[in-house]
Amino acid sequence: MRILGIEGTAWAASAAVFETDDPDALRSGTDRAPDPASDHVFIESNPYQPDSGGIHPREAAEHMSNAIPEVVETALAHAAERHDGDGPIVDGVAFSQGPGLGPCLRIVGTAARSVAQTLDVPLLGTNHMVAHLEIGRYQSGFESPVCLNASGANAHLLGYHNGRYRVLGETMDTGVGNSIDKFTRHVGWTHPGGPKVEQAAKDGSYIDMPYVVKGMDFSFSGIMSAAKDEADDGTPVEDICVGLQETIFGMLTEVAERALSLTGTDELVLGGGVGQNARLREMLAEMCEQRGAKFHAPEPRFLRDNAGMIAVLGARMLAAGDTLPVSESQVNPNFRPDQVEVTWRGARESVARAHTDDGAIRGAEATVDIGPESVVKRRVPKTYRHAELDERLRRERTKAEARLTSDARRAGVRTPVVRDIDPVEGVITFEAVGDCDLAECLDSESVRVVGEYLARLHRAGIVHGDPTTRNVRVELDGEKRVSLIDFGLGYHTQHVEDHAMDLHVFAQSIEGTADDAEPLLDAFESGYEEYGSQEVLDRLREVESRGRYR
Ligand SMILES: C[C@@H](O)[C@H](NC(=O)OP(=O)(O)OC[C@H]1O[C@@H](n2cnc3c(N)ncnc32)[C@H](O)[C@@H]1O)C(=O)O
Ligand SMILES: Nc1ncnc2c1ncn2[C@@H]1O[C@H](COP(=O)(O)OP(=O)(O)OP(=O)(O)O)[C@@H](O)[C@H]1O
Ligand SMILES: [Fe+2]
Repeated sequence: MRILGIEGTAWAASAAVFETDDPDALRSGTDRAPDPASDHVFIESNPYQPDSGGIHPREAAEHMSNAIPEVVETALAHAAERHDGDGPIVDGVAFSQGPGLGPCLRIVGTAARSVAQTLDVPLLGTNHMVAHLEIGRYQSGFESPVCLNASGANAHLLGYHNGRYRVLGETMDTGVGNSIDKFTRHVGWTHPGGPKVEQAAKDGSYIDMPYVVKGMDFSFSGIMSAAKDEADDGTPVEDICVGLQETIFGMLTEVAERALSLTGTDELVLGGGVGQNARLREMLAEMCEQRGAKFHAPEPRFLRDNAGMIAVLGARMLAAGDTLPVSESQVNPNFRPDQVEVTWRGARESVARAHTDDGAIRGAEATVDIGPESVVKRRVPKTYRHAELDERLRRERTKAEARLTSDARRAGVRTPVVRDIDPVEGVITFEAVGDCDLAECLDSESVRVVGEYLARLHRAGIVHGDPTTRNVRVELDGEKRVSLIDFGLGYHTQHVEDHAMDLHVFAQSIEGTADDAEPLLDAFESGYEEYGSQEVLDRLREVESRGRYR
């Protein structure tokens, strides 16, 4: 099978040819795995480089209209050379249907339709973010990894479950690359800023910056204003670059570890242009090594936007018979990865694995020793993080956890009694509660109680900060009493947005791991409704509907 791929969502006009002798190995349900060593990928790209400022959609579209025909012609010439004379020179034409800039996407869509019609071969409409993920899965041979997509316009964690790639966590504002690029524009550097920050950071020293993680979601707006303020105040730009990299990549590595911990998988792949950054790769590799997980980062030409990944995903789709009628081939600038019906993977495959615990548990943040009466939670140093940042986070979170666990009980929420705390070492001793994590014994009644508990917390002005199905303990006998644990990311606030985020984090953890999420989400919201405010539930709807592609 030979596929032509076309990419042009924003800056890279790119065309590629992917060729494999064993197309069936690209879809699940056969006994074979793809063999990248014997497959063939050819990529021809022409990047758009703005003279000043960031990417201008109109200029980018002009670039695409000139460059796309050229790169497609080069790729087709390459396909023709490899062709042995029978049938069309490619078996299908794959293109990025979205997300991306509308004017650019339309040019790519038109080019793809025209080549497919001329050659009389099927059209394959790919989601660009799923392509960023699938290229790492294809190369690594991992079965069902968590994927961290760190690109310009996006930043999210994806995991396959119930037939779709679920968003386990994502940026609450801008994409990671775009955030960095905004800072570099502020200090007068040309686009793209990411590689310049990486270079400058080699000569700087660490400075503290705002660190914002909520469950597996995260935000860059605070850190970006802080970085600009530092620059305006005359802090050496090299130092700001170190602070930015350590903080932003520390956040991404932490949420990736949380996703591994929540799902129970031991496979992580990286995707997206920011993935070319050596410091980010180093942190992710170190985190994975320390928790015994496997890590794969594709080489740079497959990380930044490229048509190779589009062609590989197109081949998977063609192998599964997932072709696109021309009448349905309009582009979609807001195409989210969780909207894709994944036809090339089995319905029963999942990122979620059964946890095997034997007394000592390794959470995302801490190691936990479970005794019959008490539980000792140690926030061990994370060596992937800068030592100063690591110490600050461990100290702050240990204190917050001990305080909020007690505050929550006063608000009418069942939590373990705190027996002892050592903020310097980051150790808390708790009463042992529950027989299993909610993740292992999900039922509507327990989930309803979680809704009620979050409502009680919010009324008391407390946000849990990380309410996932692993941070709820359930007693199996008798009344099935439910307790909330792990308040380390919690804080006091009356802001509706923060309360809604709490609900969003919990809902995401259900969607990412439950077999039948709908009834559970209904029970959760009805539990919240009883004691909570309608305004927060309305805001939750708004949070869920927000596009992230700004
Ligand atoms: C929708 C699509 O158009 C978009 N594509 C995109 O953002 O291009 P991508 O190639 O994945 O990423 C580009 C970003 O990657 C950053 N970047 C490139 N090299 C970098 C480096 N060494 N360190 C940090 N950032 C880097 C650039 O600054 C830029 O913001 C996306 O995937 O979100
Ligand atoms: N008081 C407790 N009683 C019983 N089990 C507990 C208690 N505290 C923690 N555990 C167990 O240890 C696991 C990890 O604890 P915790 O969530 O506090 O650590 P963590 O490192 O912050 O984890 P993560 O960040 O992945 O949620 C819990 O999922 C639970 O199974
Ligand atoms: Fe991209």
